[in-house]
Amino acid sequence: MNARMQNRLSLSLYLNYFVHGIGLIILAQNMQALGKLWQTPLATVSYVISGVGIGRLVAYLILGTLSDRYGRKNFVFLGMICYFIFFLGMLGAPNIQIAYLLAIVAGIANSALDSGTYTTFIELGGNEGASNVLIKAFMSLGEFVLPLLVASLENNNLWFGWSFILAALVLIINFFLLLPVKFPKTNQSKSSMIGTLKGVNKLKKIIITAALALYGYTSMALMILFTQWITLYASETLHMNNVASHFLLSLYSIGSISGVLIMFWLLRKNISELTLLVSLNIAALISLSIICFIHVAWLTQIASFVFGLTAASGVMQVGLNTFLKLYPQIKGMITGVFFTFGSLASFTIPVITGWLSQKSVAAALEFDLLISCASLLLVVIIRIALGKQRTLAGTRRTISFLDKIIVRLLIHRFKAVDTIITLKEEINIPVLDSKREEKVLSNVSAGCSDQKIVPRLQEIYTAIMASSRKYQENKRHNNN
Ligand SMILES: O=C(O)C(=O)C[C@]1(C(=O)O)C=C[C@@H](O)C=C1
Repeated sequence: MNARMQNRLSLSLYLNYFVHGIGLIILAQNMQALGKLWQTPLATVSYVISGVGIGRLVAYLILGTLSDRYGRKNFVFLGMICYFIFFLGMLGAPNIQIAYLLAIVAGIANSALDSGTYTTFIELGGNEGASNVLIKAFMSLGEFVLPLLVASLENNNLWFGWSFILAALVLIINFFLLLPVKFPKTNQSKSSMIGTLKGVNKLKKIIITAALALYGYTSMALMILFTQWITLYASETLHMNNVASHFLLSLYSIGSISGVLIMFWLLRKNISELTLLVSLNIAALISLSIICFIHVAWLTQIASFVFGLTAASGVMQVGLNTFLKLYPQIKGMITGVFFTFGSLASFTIPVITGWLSQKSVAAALEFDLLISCASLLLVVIIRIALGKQRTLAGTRRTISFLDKIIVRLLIHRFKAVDTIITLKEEINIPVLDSKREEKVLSNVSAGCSDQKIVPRLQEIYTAIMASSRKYQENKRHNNN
């Protein structure tokens, strides 16, 4: 697949996630208008929203597994068609039952898109990890744009349905853009991936698999719980005013988008994914602790931003990438398993925290600390069980780092040679000093603990000294 086609494919896949970001919150953002349309109270509209969760839960595993057999492209299109039906259908839904069915269709759309897209980015090879993290950025972009659109439609007394129409329109355009584009071969083992997850025995593989599946739950739960309770926590426990309380969520979102971009940049630099996961989970736990235990307004604001920057920076996607590299032959199914656990979180967290909030809102938010600890524990287990993964890119990173140090040391060596040439000129002796060169070579041998590489090091030093002589002779020649 050539680079142009690959870029075109990536762009279309990302565009779908912009629409998906809109789909995630479009019902919640239009609850009042939809309530009027269906002549039902807000609580019933909220009940319709739960249908999306049902759709996801039912569809993920099935669609993921099927996408391994029938190709990713079909499932991306299935996702787009389902979303199209959802957006337009909602505007014409005659009653709450049909609306509920359409919400299930949105859940199916979500599962189909994920099964077809995350897998495709991995199958495109290259910086696959980074691409999957960028999906999160496009979702956040959709979630950022839609509230602005809804508010401006409302302010101008325009029909609320335009935002639904816009999403459907983007899907149609993208459908035709994507139609002629070829997808990479399903479940191929790219050479870059063969070297990725090695040295994992059976028991370790079971432990890592369980930990990664659970991480699908905890990484999702961590974000959902925070976004659900932070505003109430700020007003009830920290006694912030209405605007300041809502602002914490905005800070979290800005943190999230910045976090995704930083993560994308770091992954493209081939930073180890697991080291990143552990560090980000530590930072998320610290910022959450600050919010829970230190009740100072400006610290809470900074901590909310940092929490978005770390917990919502695409760590879930990085977890999935690791999972996919462990099972390169059944990527669709693994995507299904991972997000099924994520969907379970979106179901159970509101129930658990709703119950905890009867005691206090603080108790609900503090439950996120427990989830954060569990998340950290899981990524540490995965990191230890996988061990230090030797990859071509990672090892080259080490070599580049060492080369930087060696070059600096060589600069110092040449500076010392500069002094030597001046001294030699003063007493008028030749550049070449064979005795000294022998001594340097024997020093090299004495200083090297691995006898096998002594001849190689001496070869290098012979070259260094030859070059040092040339340098001195040039200098002498230029001075005269
Ligand atoms: O020690 C010296 O006399 C140098 O000029 C330095 C140096 C070296 O690079 O180590 C270079 C040339 C000589 O033949 C011996 C050693």
